[in-house]
Amino acid sequence: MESEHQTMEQFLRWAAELGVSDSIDPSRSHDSCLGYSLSVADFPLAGGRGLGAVRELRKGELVLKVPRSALLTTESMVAKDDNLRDSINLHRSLSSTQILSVCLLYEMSKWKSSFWYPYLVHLPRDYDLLATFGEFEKQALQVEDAVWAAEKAIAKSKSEWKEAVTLMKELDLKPKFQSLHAWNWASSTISSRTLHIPWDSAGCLCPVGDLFNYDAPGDDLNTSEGPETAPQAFSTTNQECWNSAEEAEHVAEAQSERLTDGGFDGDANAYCLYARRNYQLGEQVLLCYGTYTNLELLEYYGFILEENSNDKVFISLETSLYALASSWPKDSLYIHQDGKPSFALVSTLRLWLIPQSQRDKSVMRLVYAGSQISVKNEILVMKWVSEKCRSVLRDLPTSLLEDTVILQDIDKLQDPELRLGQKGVEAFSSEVRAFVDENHLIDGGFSGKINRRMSKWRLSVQWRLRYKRTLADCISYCNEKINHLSGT
Ligand SMILES: C[S@@+](CC[C@H](N)C(=O)[O-])C[C@H]1O[C@@H](n2cnc3c(N)ncnc32)[C@H](O)[C@@H]1O
Repeated sequence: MESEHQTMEQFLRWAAELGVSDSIDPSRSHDSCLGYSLSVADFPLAGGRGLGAVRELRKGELVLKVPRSALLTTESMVAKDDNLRDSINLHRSLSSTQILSVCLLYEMSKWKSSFWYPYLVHLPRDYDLLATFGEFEKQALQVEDAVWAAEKAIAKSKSEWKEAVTLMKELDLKPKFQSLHAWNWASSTISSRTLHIPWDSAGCLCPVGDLFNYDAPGDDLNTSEGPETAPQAFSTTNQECWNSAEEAEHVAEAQSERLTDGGFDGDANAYCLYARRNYQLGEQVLLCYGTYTNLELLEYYGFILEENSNDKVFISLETSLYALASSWPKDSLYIHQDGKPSFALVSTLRLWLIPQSQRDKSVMRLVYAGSQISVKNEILVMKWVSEKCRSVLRDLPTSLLEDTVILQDIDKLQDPELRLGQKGVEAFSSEVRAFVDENHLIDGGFSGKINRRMSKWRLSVQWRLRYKRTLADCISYCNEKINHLSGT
């Protein structure tokens, strides 16, 4: 059997033959498409397999070019297969993402005889996106909004699969490629790996280009000197979370200014990816897929970031408060990951906590300018937020501390060196014992399936722990503010 290393070399050679290159010098070796700017490496703490810099890279420098002919799109797959094209033409009511999923499964079913085989062989076998969560992992998210997001993602995948089954049958795919499990794999591949292209909203799979791991957009990008026209690369957008068209437009504008990593270049007829900052030799070169909260990262990509400046914690607010907040969209009322309540949340609360009779013109002016109305009002705001966070934390089934211990227990469970008896199962918390029981871990071994469930469960606990930390940090922030204000 060929090793991962051998097939990776073959893949990079195949990509070079198709014109993929990390160099602008066309005379470079055709043995590999990498080696001049980038190489494939493992980054266990930031995404696993990724691309590292093999020399110093300057911000804005072209680091990878993938010609259109190397991209896996519905168009390029049907162009190589009349049967696929004819069948798809009969099912144009399916969305472009459903069609791309079917094409991908069709190529997978061809396996070694697929033109894309050298690429397909390196696609992950499993994903941790919300749509792939089972009941246990879903409930482990604890927070109502997150559980609901998981339910929605699971239901969406299932209904899209049902709609596409007839086409898969007509294509005579083997039963294992027609299954919901295979569908979840294909749609997770598309959600987490496609890049945006102008001619197909499903995006494209970009050999080698999809090996870049994610970096959240940071402040450094506001002063970007990168190429002017390069748009956001990865195609899943979080636009649906912006509830007004105006705001979505504003966000899109801000993003296109900030995200300069790459895009499809019509003149070059290729996907061009650029360094978003300077990189030292050996550093991982990262790409920004967009601005995502941790819940969105989990939904679309199957991971979370411990430090994510785009993360937001939403807390349920009184209806009368939402009504008052008409000047600010509902989704602007949140707590930043560092614990600071958002500008809109503080402004709305300032107004809400002042008696209606006192809401005159001068007060309104202060509120819209984002200024404090009075020390008394500001203290009330901070007390209200702090108490709200406390009550949310109180109502969740486990505390921050308990979650920290659960994570340690999951690490113990996952440690292949420790046998289950040595792991002290009796001392585990009820949630860990429930997992052990449900998966019959006492009697049986650890199958791949159980390990995959465990990694999803771990992500749920990590997500809710990060959520609780934000609430706890918000309480500290409010208390500090109250102390400061009380001293003035
Ligand atoms: C486009 S792929 C990147 C390459 C991928 N690591 C691979 O081995 O094929 C995106 C996936 O990589 C992983 N990933 C990317 N950035 C990450 C990060 N900063 N932390 C953890 N996982 C990350 C997630 O599984 C995500 O769905």
